[in-house]
Amino acid sequence: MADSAQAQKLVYLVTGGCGFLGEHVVRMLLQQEPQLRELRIFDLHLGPWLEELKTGPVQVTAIQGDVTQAHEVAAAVAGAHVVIHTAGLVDVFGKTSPETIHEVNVQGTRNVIEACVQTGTRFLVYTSSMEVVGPNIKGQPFYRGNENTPYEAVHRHPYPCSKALAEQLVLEANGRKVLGGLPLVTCALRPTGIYGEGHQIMRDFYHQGLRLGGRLFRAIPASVEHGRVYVGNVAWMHVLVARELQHRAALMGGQVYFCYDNSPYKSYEDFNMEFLGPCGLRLVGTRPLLPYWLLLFLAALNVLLQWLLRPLLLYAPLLNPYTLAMANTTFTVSTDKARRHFGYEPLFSWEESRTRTIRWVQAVEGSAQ
Ligand SMILES: NC(=O)c1ccc[n+]([C@@H]2O[C@H](COP(=O)([O-])OP(=O)(O)OC[C@H]3O[C@@H](n4cnc5c(N)ncnc54)[C@H](O)[C@@H]3O)[C@@H](O)[C@H]2O)c1
Ligand SMILES: C[C@@H](CO)CCC[C@@H](C)[C@H]1CC[C@H]2[C@@H]3[C@H](O)C=C4C[C@@H](O)CC[C@]4(C)[C@H]3CC[C@]12C
Repeated sequence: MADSAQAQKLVYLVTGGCGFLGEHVVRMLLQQEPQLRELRIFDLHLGPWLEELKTGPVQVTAIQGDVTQAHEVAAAVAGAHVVIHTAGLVDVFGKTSPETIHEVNVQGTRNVIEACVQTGTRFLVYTSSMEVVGPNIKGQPFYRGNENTPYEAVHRHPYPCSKALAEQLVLEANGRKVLGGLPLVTCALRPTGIYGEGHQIMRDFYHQGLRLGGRLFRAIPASVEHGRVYVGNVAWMHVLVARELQHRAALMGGQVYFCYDNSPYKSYEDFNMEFLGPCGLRLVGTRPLLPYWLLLFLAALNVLLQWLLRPLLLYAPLLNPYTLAMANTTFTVSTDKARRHFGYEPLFSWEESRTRTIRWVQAVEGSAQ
């Protein structure tokens, strides 16, 4: 807990603070971090909602910038006590080139680390991903594993490759001397598939269901478990880890933590139905309606179409061989490392996470009419 001498003294920087997760981290910091004096929000695209935050007791500074530009990052980091680096390019649909994904996710992270070292910022939290571990290209299941569960992490897709490289950079930077001579303390959080208010893919599935007359068609066996975590709990874990890193550097520095809560283990589609069902959609079929080989064929066809159409338009459907492999491979975590190391307990129960997400989907529905 904050000692009174330190109350409202700290400057935090959140990169990617206007993204899906970033916005929740920003709002959670303002609600739950009593030591906060200034909150800097660094993003390529600043959201209009930032304006409403500027009237509170904490100084909110919005910085439009690009993590690939080292000088912009250094200027934003200078004077910050803690950096939460959540900016990244999340693309598993082929919207962006592999080079750009690498540039933003890897070089961007390198710039953040170097900025901390050069300007004397000591605490760095990195938003990594479960994909740093898997599912791997062999489609091997990871069943309720923890941070020490052996798993062959082999990637080919640019997104997981970039997250794995960036995470490694962050962990290797732990202990480096920053300006002033003190050591940098870093750690990485690995969320599974995040859901909740603002989740674009959930919105896409919802609209797809509406277009199909209120139905979605089962493509993945119900037995394939896919790890999911509520965005509010991911944000809460970021706030807590950033706070506790300052007190438990020896224990937490250089560590990775899966981001988890009490969301149930279900298939990707069955899990989505927890929210889309109450909003009027129905999942047709108790088993996949198409055989796997046909789905794989359609996924490959989408890749070909994407390539053929590229000169004319961006064709980036949800289904491609990589997303199919992800959805079709069991990958769930079961761990208490974050609880043991820094006292993490989910802030939102499953019931509350579910209710909040349903309300948000209903609001999306309302705004679409
Ligand atoms: N969404 C998930 O299920 C999930 C799961 C695990 C990990 N993650 C990680 O969480 C982080 C946030 O993901 P998200 O789902 O909120 O994605 P998002 O796309 O909603 O947010 C990313 C933010 O980063 C910003 N950004 C992108 N490129 C930038 C650049 N060059 N300079 C500055 N800002 C830039 C974007 O403008 C955006 O606001 C990412 O690092 C992602 O890898 C996401
Ligand atoms: C075959 C389709 C039939 O309905 C289903 C396709 C679903 C896919 C679009 C999603 C299945 C798994 C998702 C990913 C997963 O939840 C974890 C992720 C990690 C994170 O770092 C970024 C997002 C994502 C890659 C997420 C993206 C969407 C899926 C591939």
